[in-house]
Amino acid sequence: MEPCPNLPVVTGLSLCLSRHGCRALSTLRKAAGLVDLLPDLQSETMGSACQWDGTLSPNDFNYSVAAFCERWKEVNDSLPQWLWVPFPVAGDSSCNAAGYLTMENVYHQNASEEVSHEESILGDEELSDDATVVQSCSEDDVHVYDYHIVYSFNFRVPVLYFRGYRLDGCPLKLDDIEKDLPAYSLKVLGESKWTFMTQESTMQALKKYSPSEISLHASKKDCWVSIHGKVYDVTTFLEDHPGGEDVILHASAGGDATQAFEDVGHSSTAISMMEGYVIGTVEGHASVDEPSKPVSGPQRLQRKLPPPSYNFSDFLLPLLVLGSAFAAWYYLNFYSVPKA
Ligand code: HEM
Repeated sequence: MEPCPNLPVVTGLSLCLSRHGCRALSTLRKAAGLVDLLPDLQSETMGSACQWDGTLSPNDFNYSVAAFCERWKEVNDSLPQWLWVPFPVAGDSSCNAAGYLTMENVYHQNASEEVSHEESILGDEELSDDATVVQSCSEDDVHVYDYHIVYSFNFRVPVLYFRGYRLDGCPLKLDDIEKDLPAYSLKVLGESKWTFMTQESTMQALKKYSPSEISLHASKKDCWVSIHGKVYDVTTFLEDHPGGEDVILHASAGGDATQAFEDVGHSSTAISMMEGYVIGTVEGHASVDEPSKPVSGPQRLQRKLPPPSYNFSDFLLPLLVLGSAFAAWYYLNFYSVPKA
């Protein structure tokens, strides 16, 4: 099927994303500078006489992709560009029929104007290294997005996958992502939960695991922990865990790891990182609550200190000072002879 001639292909792509949902985030629109443009194009398309059911054939997709990239360049060539990555096709290197679009490292700075390039963060200054980025604005304020548009053969629509994370690699929470969305997308988000499915919003759909099942995964090669009613598969994280793998293995073998996790007083970075390892919830757990407020700096260290234990040496110095003071007072009052 040839694409409908009246249909701006770029809009087709966008409509498919928002109508059929799957995993879509229209931050894309903002990043593309299409925020104002798309609603107009959509109504134009909706009003068209063309009977279009909103799906695309694989050929339409390829055709649309090329037009979409062209349009993107026209709208704002200072933004990062989409790249077409062909899937390797066995025996036919010339065939580019299948592939996906990718655009990575789209920067978004919180509480101020959006930036979409490393250079944008620094204005016209030259970017020297990552440290410069951190110095220029608070590390936590910079969100990075990677986007991939893939054709879904099941639903016959393009699907936008995205990944949002901080400069240190920690995944963003849905709340953080929502703050980055333009008003138009927020409205869509409020109207249809299926338009935007994220790892976090699909939590309810996650599998429930019984405590006995969780306890079967307590080895170095397969390690799950349950914390605050959520189940985390931390097998791949064990080696990288700053507190060492043994503590997690121990906590995993001991059943619910909530108390052990809380006792350490993990930072907000650690808590954000956890989201990347969620695989389900604990069956029968009353509610999935959030980890306690992260602690930082001296407070965190304080929690780690062992409970105070006192011995004689702890009192030696005060006793010596007290004894010397008493000796001086006694000498002055009873032994010292007044000068003539
Ligand atoms: C998904 C689960 C976990 C993640 C993502 C995680 C992550 C981290 C991170 C990033 C740190 C570095 C300090 C910080 O930023 O807070 C840390 C330290 C630590 N974690 Fe975990 N952790 C997890 C589970 C656990 C569990 C179950 C225990 C059990 C006792 C534990 C014990 C520790 C200890 C002892 C430290 C060292 C604290 C220090 O020396 O500063 N962690 N963890």
